[in-house]
Amino acid sequence: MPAQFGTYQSEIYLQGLAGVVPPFTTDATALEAAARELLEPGPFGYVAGGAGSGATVRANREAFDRWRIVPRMLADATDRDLRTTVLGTELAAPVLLAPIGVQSIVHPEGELATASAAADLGVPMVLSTASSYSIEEVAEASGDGERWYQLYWPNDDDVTVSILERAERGGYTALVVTLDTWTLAWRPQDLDQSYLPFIRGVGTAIPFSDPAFRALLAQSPEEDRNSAVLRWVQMFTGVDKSWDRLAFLREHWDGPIALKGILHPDDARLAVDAGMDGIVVSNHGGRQVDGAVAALDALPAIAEAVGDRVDVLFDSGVRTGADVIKAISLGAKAVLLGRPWVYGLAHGGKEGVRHVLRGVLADLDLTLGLSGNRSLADLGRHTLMEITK
Ligand SMILES: Cc1cc2nc3c(=O)[nH]c(=O)nc-3n(C[C@H](O)[C@H](O)[C@H](O)COP(=O)(O)O)c2cc1C
Ligand SMILES: O=C(O)C(=O)c1ccccc1
Repeated sequence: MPAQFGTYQSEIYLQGLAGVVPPFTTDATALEAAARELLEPGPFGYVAGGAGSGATVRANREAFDRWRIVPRMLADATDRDLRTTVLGTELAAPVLLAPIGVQSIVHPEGELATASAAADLGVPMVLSTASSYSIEEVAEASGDGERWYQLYWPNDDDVTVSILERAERGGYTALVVTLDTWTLAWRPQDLDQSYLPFIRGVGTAIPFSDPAFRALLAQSPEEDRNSAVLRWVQMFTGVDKSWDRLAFLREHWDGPIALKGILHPDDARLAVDAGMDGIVVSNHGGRQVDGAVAALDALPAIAEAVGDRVDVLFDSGVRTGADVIKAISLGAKAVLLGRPWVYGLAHGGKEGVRHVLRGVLADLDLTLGLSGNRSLADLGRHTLMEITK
């Protein structure tokens, strides 16, 4: 029996009978607006903001709005199966949590709360290299939950190997290598507040726990916080990397590897040539190249270019069940959700993350059925109409 994600809707209505409304809004836009009220301007701007003029943040949403689902009737979609397998991981639904760094800037429990919520719901989390808690602490909070690891590729091979070994030992099964953030973009909302999470509120935002990293420091991060922060930023800045260096990661990581931040079909082909197992079509939620193509607009040509030679994942702008359906219809096997559950975390820690995830999954399940589809295999270009005017 496939998971019944739609039960969250019934639960909410049943509580409504008793006069109780949901603890947080079920609308992604309203949740962001509420987070603006709740959070300090620094952390809120950091999470919500994008690069430059915000053109790509907007383009991500506009791209979703240009595609419309064309529902089919009397299609016997009462029982639905949302399962898929991505990078060797069996998913009950095609949804994962995108890697999000420094989660303690919105809630003290940060990644621990997120990991616990994700594990409860059987949704994999992708832990960021910039996590506020260590690889080991998050593994413990995740329990037997499925977890992947996102690598910001260090400029030091010993540190890279140390991180990869810790992630493997910690039960993280797939590696996501983010390529689009080898330096932070021009982000006016952060610049205007001089807000950088690993500078403001340091001590919690990044633990600097890696032994190989600590070995590079003249003084420990506890003794000299500023030098540790600077060294850490240097460690992840600059491109001394090239496509052939991916062989190094392959050598030191046993599981599947996906490259995150792919927007050009030729880069997708290079990922295939480099022997990668997956790609994440993403513009980092519009946070890196202002004016970059919307991730959804880049998706069809990339999916076409690689076929089934690698698993194609997608993120940037996914807010609703319908958005998930659109991304799958245009060639993604699964999507990563970013900001919405971060706002959930801000509002209610683990419960807030659970609420957002259950909402998206219920919405996805209901929208799939109401548009006359029983499984992800039913979806394709034929599911959608493009509005070109
Ligand atoms: C606050 C914040 C922190 C992020 N940190 C990381 C990170 O550490 N590593 C990474 O690969 N992507 C990071 N991202 C990008 C997300 O993984 C994802 O690509 C993006 O949020 C998707 O867009 P969406 O927020 O519109 O869903 C971050 C995004 C946000 C909003
Ligand atoms: O802010 C981001 O988008 C991001 O990827 C990041 C990078 C370093 C530390 C924290 C988050």
